[in-house]
This record gives sequence, structure tokens and C-alpha cells, in this order.
Amino acid sequence: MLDFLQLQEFYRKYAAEAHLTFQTTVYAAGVLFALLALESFIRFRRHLQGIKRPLGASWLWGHEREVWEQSAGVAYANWMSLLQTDVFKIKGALRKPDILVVADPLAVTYIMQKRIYDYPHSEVVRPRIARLLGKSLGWVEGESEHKRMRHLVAPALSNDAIKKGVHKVFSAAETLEDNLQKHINAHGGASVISVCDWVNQATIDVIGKFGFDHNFEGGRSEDAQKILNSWRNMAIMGISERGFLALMLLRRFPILNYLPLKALKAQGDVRMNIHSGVAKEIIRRSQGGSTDGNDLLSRLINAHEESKISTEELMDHISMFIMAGSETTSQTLGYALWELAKNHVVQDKLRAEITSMPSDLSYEDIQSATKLPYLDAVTRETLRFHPAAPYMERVSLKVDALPLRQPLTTSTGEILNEVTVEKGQTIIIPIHAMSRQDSVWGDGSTYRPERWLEGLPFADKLPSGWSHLLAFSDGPRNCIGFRLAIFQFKVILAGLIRKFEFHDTGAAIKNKVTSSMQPVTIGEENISPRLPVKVTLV
Ligand code: HEM
Repeated sequence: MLDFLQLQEFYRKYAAEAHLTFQTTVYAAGVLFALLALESFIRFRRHLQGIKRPLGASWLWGHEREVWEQSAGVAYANWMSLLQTDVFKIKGALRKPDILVVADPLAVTYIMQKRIYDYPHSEVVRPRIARLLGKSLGWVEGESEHKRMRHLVAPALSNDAIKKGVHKVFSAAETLEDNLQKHINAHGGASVISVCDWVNQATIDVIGKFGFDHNFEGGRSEDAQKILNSWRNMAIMGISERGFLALMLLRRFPILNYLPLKALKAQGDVRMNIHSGVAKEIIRRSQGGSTDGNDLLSRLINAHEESKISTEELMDHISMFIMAGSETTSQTLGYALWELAKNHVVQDKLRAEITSMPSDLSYEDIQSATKLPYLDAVTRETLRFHPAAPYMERVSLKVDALPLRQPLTTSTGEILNEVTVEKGQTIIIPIHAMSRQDSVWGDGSTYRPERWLEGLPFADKLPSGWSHLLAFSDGPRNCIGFRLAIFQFKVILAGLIRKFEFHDTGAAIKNKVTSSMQPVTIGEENISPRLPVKVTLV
């Protein structure tokens, strides 16, 4: 009953914008719902037979409400340990067929490295990427089209390209340090800040300068603030009850992607703000200028001038790189500072290592695990403990058999060495839960950078992504910006730790998931996502 009332309330507020009466909509939805439930029953009734499923699914929301209500990754982690398996199924919301959860490292490596083009983003994820970031590299599907786009931009994010742009990263980091220092001085030497809201000024500045020769003025220009605010609004909408309802309805009825719902509009605002402001400005400035370089902007402008990409595509590439390049890195940095504020021993050890080195380090020094081993360990541990994408959702295009590292015991006692997936099967890869698994990492639910200095004797139990993590995904569709991400993470973190001390405020957080992780402070759920940390000068 409560579920129905929630739906009715949701309709009144949002679907009414589509000018349909409630009765007509309920009738149409009822018929559609019955047809879909029947279709799922016929098509999927024999799928995933014998694969274990946790108890306690709600009739309406399946297991998906529990996933959404818990902190990121927690529900999957609990089920993995309860069912004693890395592969299980959960009930989808609104009578959607069961979703397969795959945490077996061999199966994940097989999907990501060998068969990624047979497992595109799901029908709820892909339109969201298009709305939020644009129809660019993270959105495109199909091997040849994806490879074409990837080849277009890959040289601009290579080691050589980053080496050429190191000064842009250092300059963004220094601007952040100066602004923070002024802020602390103006607040009597100590201030509680929302760290993500500070570091995102630096990361948007980096991608502006590095990718597009655009000055976001330390992330404080009007256009930077507009973009960051629209992202924040989208995140607030995404983690709200309405965001959950919209997500479940969209997953079940993808056609709703084309209705003027407020939750969808908030996602489109980020991209539109970039298109109408900074993207136009970048394109205007680059016209007639020299574009013979190998940087991101030159490569995109040249492709546009050679009619290889349309103006709309060019704008979408700009919006994709500005957001994909800045938001994920700022979140990772924010969580690193959050962890360091709670772990003073780790923070002091990191500061000791950084201050023992000259401040004008080269690209190689910073990227090297031998020159700054503890900085490297903190980087890896943060990406393990707080992956910006807590899970991946994909759909199989074909019948397939996923090989398993760990044979699977079905509910009838049968032992399987592979799992058959049917065409249309939705698959969740629970990155966050996998990277904290105590059964693999021993103390996986503890933030402990030292583990990376001890080596990973159990690497064969892990997937094959960067550093045996899936934080940057894996295979042909892994994160194309991972080198830049790691470099700017280290530069910004090292600069901040050299000058500032970060202290715990006692706040507790819950990580909600929208397009990425959103830290909600417990007791302050109505305030926008933030990581409150007290900062003083060293
Ligand atoms: C710590 C920072 C970052 C993290 C954790 C991260 C994580 C990821 C992940 C998990 C994916 C795969 C998404 C999926 O398949 O659904 C991805 C893809 C992507 N990332 Fe990143 N990313 C980061 C930084 C960056 C940066 C700095 C850039 C650009 C400058 C970037 C650009 C992209 C693009 C364009 C894709 C799509 C690649 C493709 O589909 O071929 N990311 N990232």
C-alpha cells in the first residue's frame, strides 16, 4: 500500500508534467506491467536456475530498494558473505527479471577484457550517460564505433601528453592551495570545509587547462561554478526518494526516458550548461587558431574540421571530458582527505615522506612507486576503498557462458564451473563490495595503505584491472583518463598535505549512489552531499 501511495505521489509531482490523467496512466501502466511481467516469466523463467538468491525481497522493489537504502556496496557485500558465493541473483524492482550479480574475478575479467562489446551499458545507464555527459566516448557502443572514438582521443591522454602538460596540473594545484590558505587565514587559522567542494575546483581547473586550454580560474569562474552547481543539483535529485523511484521506473519502462520528468531534466542541465557556455567559448576561440598539436582540443577540432565529427559531437566530447575528468578525481581526492583526517598516523607518515622530497618533482618522480612509495600506497588504497563508480551495470547481447575461478554450488548442490547467461540478462559487477571483500583482502573493510607496500600475495584471487582493482574498470573500455587521474590525484594531495593538516569532525557518512558516489552526512541528510573535514595550517 505504501509503495502504491509513493507511486501516486511521484506521479502527481512529476508525470503530470506529461499532461496525462492519473487514471489513464494507471490503466496503461497496469496493462503494460502485466504484459512485461508475463513476458519476463516466459522468457526468463528458466534463466539462472539454481543460482542462489538472498531472502527478503520486496514484492514491488525486489532487492533493489535495499541496495539503494544501504551505503554503497554494503548490500552486495552482505549477500556475498551470507550466501558464501561470488555469483548470485537478486530480484529486480517492478517485477523485472532477476539481475545477476557477478563478483567472480575470472568472470569479470572475461566480460571486461574479452567480451566487452557483447556487454553494453544497460538500458537505464546509457540514456543517463547521454543526458548527463553527452553521446561521447563513455556512451558509444559497438566495437568499430567505440574504437574509432577512442583512437581519436587516446594520444591526448598518453604518458607523453601528460608530461607535456604537467605545469598545468601543478598550476591548478597551487591555485587551490593559495585559495585554501586565504580561507583558513580569514577564519582564524581553522575551518571546517566540505572537502569535495574544494578539490573539485582544482580538478575542473586541471581538465580545463590540460584538455581545452580553458581557464576556469581555479574552479571559481562563473562557468565553472555553474557546471559544479548543476552537477550538485543532479546529485541531490539522484539520491532522493524521487531519484530512486525515477531510476526504478526508467529501468522497467525505458520509454519513460523520453518524458519531461524533473529528475531527468536535472541530469540534462549539466551537459546543457557546458554546451551553452564553456564548449561554445572553447570552439569559438579555437577557430582559425593553430590546431596541429596532439592535445585533446586540437585532436577534436581537427576531426571536426575534417568533418569526422559533427558540431554536436564535438560539444558532447567537451562535456564528457570536463565532467568525467573532474568529478571522479575530485571525489577520490575528497575521500582520501576524509580518510587521512580520520587516520593521523597515515597522514603524518605521508607528510613525512612528501616533505622529505623537493617540491619540484618531475612527472616520473610522482608516478614512481619507488620514489614516493607511501603516496603511491595511499593512492591505491583510496581507489580500492572508495571507487568512484561503486558498481557497473551491463546487459548481455548474446547467450554466453561466464567462466568461474571459484566453482559455484547451486541451491540444488550442483557444482558449476561456468554460468550460462541469456540474451538480455542484466549483470551487476559490484566493484565496491569486491574491493573490500574480507575473504580476499583479510582486512578489506579497513583503510590501510601499508597493504600495498607488503605486496599482494593473493593477486590470483583478484580481477585484472589497474593495480588488481576495478576502480578504472578493465579492458578495451577501461578509463582512458587513468594516467591523468592518478597524476593529478598525487600532485594535488601532496601539495595539500605539505601545507595543511586535516582533522576528523566526528561526522559519519553514508555513501549514496547516483551516477557516482555521494557522501551524505548522517543527521544532515537534507543538506547536499559533502565530506566535512576541519583544516588547519601545518
Ligand atoms: C580517479 C579518477 C577516475 C576514476 C575513478 C574513473 C573511473 C572510470 C571508470 C570506472 C570507467 C568505466 C565506466 C564504465 O564502463 O561504465 C571510466 C571510463 C571513462 N573515464 Fe574515467 N575515471 C577517472 C578519471 C578520469 C579522467 C581524468 C578522465 C579524462 C580526462 C576520464 C575519462 C573517462 C572516459 C572518457 C571514460 C569512457 C572510456 C570508454 O568507454 O572507452 N576519467 N572511468
